[in-house]
Amino acid sequence: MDFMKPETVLDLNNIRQALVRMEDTIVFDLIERSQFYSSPSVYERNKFNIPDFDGSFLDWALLQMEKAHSQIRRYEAPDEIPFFPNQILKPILPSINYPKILAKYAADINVNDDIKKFYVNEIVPQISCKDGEQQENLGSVSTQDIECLQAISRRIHFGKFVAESKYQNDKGLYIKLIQKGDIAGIEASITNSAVEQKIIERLVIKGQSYGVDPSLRYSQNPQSKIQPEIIAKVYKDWIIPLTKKVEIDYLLRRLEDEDEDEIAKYQ
Ligand SMILES: O=C(O)C(=O)C[C@]1(C(=O)O)C=C[C@@H](O)C=C1
Repeated sequence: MDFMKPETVLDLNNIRQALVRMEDTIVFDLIERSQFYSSPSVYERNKFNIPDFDGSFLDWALLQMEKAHSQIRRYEAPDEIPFFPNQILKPILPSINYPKILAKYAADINVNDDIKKFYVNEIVPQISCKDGEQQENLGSVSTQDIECLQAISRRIHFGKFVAESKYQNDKGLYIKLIQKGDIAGIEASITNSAVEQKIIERLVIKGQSYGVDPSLRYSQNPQSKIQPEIIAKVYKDWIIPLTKKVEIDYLLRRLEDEDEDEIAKYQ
């Protein structure tokens, strides 16, 4: 995907291919996290004494990472959304002049708080190898959590490109639905159950394949590192629904960045 070429970014086939590729990153990241204990102290607010900071150890580690990554220009890219948008820093590298692909308010569509909540409350307890603390691994847990959160966030916020592509392909339909504020209608129009079903099936296969040693025959393999059904469930219950929420939130505001003449064409 080349963000300097808007026409490639808004091709729905290319977007779906990018989403399929992101599955690999997410599956591997979850497998990496699954080797550690649940480690609740990483998520407990003010568990550690961090000067001038109110939050969990993970919040603090993520903020430090985002401050560093913002300086290397991470959040200028249209597919990267920070968890702490008000605290990131200016890039040290010179700015990139990306062509306009998304609507001007796109950066305001940010569901990272929801992502962090479901990750900590739902995903971590299900994928950790054991409940409890492992004092020597708290740092490793938090760095792996950051990898997981960033990969999941990028995937979910890719919904903006999906939404823009769908809008461009059927402006007449979307302008009508948006003007009526018809959220159910927008949701129905962006939903493709066959694509969703395929994703879930593929994730079970990826979980089965990536979680084992490929050099051993199936019967010789110890138990898979992570239950493939858990990965599929994470997608079904959280990742896909939140991607749709991003699509809907983005579309509901889409006429803020549309020409009046263009809107008039479809009345
Ligand atoms: O591929 C699409 O059309 C999307 O809108 C993305 C996505 C997804 O999250 O993967 C979300 C909603 C659709 O029902 C199918 C898939």
